[in-house]
Amino acid sequence: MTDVALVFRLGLLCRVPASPPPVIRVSHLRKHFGAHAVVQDVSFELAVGETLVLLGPSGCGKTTLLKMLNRLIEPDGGSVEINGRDVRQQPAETLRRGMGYVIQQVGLLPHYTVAENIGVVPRLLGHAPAAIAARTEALLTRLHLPPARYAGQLPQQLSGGQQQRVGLARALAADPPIVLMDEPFGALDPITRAGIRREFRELEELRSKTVVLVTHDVAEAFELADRILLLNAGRVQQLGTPRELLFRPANDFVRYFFAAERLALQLRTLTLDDVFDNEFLHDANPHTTVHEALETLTGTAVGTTGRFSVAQLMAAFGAALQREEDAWKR
Ligand SMILES: Nc1ncnc2c1ncn2[C@@H]1O[C@H](COP(=O)(O)OP(=O)(O)OP(=O)(O)O)[C@@H](O)[C@H]1O
Repeated sequence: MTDVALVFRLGLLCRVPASPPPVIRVSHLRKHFGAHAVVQDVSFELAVGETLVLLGPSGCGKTTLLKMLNRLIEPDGGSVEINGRDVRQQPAETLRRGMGYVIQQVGLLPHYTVAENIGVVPRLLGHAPAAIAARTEALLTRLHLPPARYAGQLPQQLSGGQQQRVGLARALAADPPIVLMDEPFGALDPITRAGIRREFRELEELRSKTVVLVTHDVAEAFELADRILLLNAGRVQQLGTPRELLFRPANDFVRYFFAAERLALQLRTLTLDDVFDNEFLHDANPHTTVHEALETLTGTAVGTTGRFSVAQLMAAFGAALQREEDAWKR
């Protein structure tokens, strides 16, 4: 073997496996409407299967940023790459068919049945009718809309929550690897909203997908996000996990943004694993949040907790908060 071949072979053997390239890479994205800088120098990368929530006050540029991912709005500067390819390299329609898109207004076609609405994109993509029917049935079943009852109904025959589920089924119908969602639960009452959010979290289908979701609801962001991108006036204030934003705020804006709901968010963010030593946990799931454990202990939810009382849980929670604060000051 020549020296060159040997070096090449050794190189192959020793190569450290590269981390997978990001599914979405946004670099220095900018958008102005007239003199108004709506999105300013925004960059982030998303790995496969991640859920990123775009959060921030009304008018901070969330929807504009989301729409630049699927070219509903063209940026003034910067770039968006999907799987390493600049989105400008393909026709906008082709790009959009490859991404699910869910909006608050749902946007179902009023004269199409539920099944016809769900089949719109797969039909455009030329999927076989039998495959579309099977997929529609499976999605309706998974979203708790029995197909025998709902497939043939028109959107106006459904409640708001049911329409929102059909909107989600439509976005997922062609099995896109990326799903964009703009205030998908925004039009619903709080109880329906919480229920659909839970279903959303538990939907196996979405676990493998890369999701970008816009909301101005802090609790929703904390419930659904792997990471949150918090914007103000078009600029990124912080990009991180819910826990990082809560316990390691990058600036005063981040701190104040969560101030009103801090305790509720802390209860929903810290888990039993964070607050207790193992001997307390027994058969309890260590990933249960303090909030969920409290609900179980006070009888408002069914579940298993370890051998601890409300008082012990709250004392341990207080101590865990203190530890977080001390760690931050260091
Ligand atoms: N087509 C447009 N022409 C001019 N200004 C626009 C246009 N679209 C959005 N804007 C402005 O850009 C700013 C950001 O709007 P955007 O909808 O992105 O904000 P948002 O954070 O999604 O707000 P909200 O939470 O209220 O939906 C707003 O001031 C809005 O008025």
